[in-house]
Amino acid sequence: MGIEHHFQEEIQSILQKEFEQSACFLKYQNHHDISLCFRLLRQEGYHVSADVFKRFKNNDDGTFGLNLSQDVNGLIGLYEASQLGVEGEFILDEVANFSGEHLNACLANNDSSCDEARIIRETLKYPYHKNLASCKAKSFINNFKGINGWGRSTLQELANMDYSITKEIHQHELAQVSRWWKSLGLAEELKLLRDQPLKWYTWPMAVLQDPRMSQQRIELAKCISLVYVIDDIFDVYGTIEELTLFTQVVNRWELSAMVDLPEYMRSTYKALYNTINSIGNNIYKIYGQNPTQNLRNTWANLCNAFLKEAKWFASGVVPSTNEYLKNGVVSSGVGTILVHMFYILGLGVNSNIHLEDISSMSSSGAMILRLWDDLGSAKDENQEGKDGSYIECYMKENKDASIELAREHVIKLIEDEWKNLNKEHLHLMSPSSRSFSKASLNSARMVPLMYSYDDNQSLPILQEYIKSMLYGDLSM
Ligand SMILES: CC(C)=CCC/C(C)=C/CC/C(C)=C/COP(=O)(O)OP(=O)(O)O
Repeated sequence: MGIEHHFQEEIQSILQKEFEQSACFLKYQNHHDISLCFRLLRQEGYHVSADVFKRFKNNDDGTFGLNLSQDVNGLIGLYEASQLGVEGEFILDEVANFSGEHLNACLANNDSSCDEARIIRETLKYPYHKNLASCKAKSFINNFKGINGWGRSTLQELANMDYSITKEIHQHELAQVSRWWKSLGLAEELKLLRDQPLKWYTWPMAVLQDPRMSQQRIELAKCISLVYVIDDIFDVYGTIEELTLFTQVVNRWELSAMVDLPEYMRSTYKALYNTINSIGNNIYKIYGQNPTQNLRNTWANLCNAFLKEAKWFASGVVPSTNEYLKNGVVSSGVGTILVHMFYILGLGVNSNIHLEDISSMSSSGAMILRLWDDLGSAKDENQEGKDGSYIECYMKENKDASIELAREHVIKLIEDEWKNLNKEHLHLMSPSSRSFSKASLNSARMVPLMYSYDDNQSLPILQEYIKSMLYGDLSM
């Protein structure tokens, strides 16, 4: 419901107690409650064993019971819980297949407009763990019947009030980001650049959900804007010679090096240099350590990866899938942004978590974005025959593969990366790394909103999300 920041201590203390008693989930009697407890504990980073689901299997033939297939609530709980699996937890794969199949069967037998069918469809399409809490709030309230003396209307009133306050905070932040963007003057100077501060700001708005993190959201939005702008310089503007120069200058990180650049690149470089140095200085003021060296390294890596892609594209080279993905993870920009987020959230200073500790989480998040992006561009590519993508590399490497097979393969890769994110989430749950880990999961949850283009090349789900977060209301 988007109000958990008011109840952090209560949530932690309840979950800690549940965790201590969770060995066999003995106090819970039904599938739904056991699954819910499992999901909530794992979501908050408590490593409870998935073996609890083995008890739902028949002893004689090892299948899940038939009576379970009639229990829609239980199936929904199981399906939701199965989303938190990590690699090698075959029991959770079985739970996902079983519950998914039976929920689909219920849909086929149900009147498609009834409440139950709507809830099943929503669960299958948007399970909790892989979606933003802020996207699920409306439907949660709608389906909520009250619990432990909390009526629906009491909670809804609280959620509405909180939502109105948060909406104003977000509007205010967006205004600041837009002012900063305008003050750079890049959109006037480079007419082909994407001019989308609202879209750029939506990333940190979705990822850092605690309303108190205004400054952090604004700084992250600036970094994200710069990834988009530099991506456009590489995709739309530069020749390979110019892009090589730009990459060298970013690697050098000296303002004086700007004179070596073509005129049209100078303002972008200056904006990058000033913005990132200023973020580094702010972090120094707050936490006593200046991470600018590590921040600039990530921009150098990003430009190196953009340049490699530009050279492949310019020379018609289609790299191997491995080579493409290794580079594509960096060129997704996710690693760059997560390093900034790491320091902006105060990690790496007075905490026992280091930059290397987030590399696996960061690379899975990056892979998810890269692959989703390429699922979309594969469609364009088929229409227009341009733009490199993983799909193209895969089809070259696997001569008999159809585009459908390639897309299925990409969807499987994305599922595997989610399992790795889940694993890393369980590793990164010290109190100091909790906000980082949760924000990283949110960034993976945000990706489908950012890349679900319709036939008109618009992003209807993203538009809906922006409308509801910044301009809408929570009421039904
Ligand atoms: C909090 C967090 C981790 C946020 C991630 C923000 C981020 C790095 C977004 C992607 C930026 C990017 C590479 C855009 C490329 O343009 P495009 O997406 O249009 O792709 P294209 O150039 O392949 O068309």
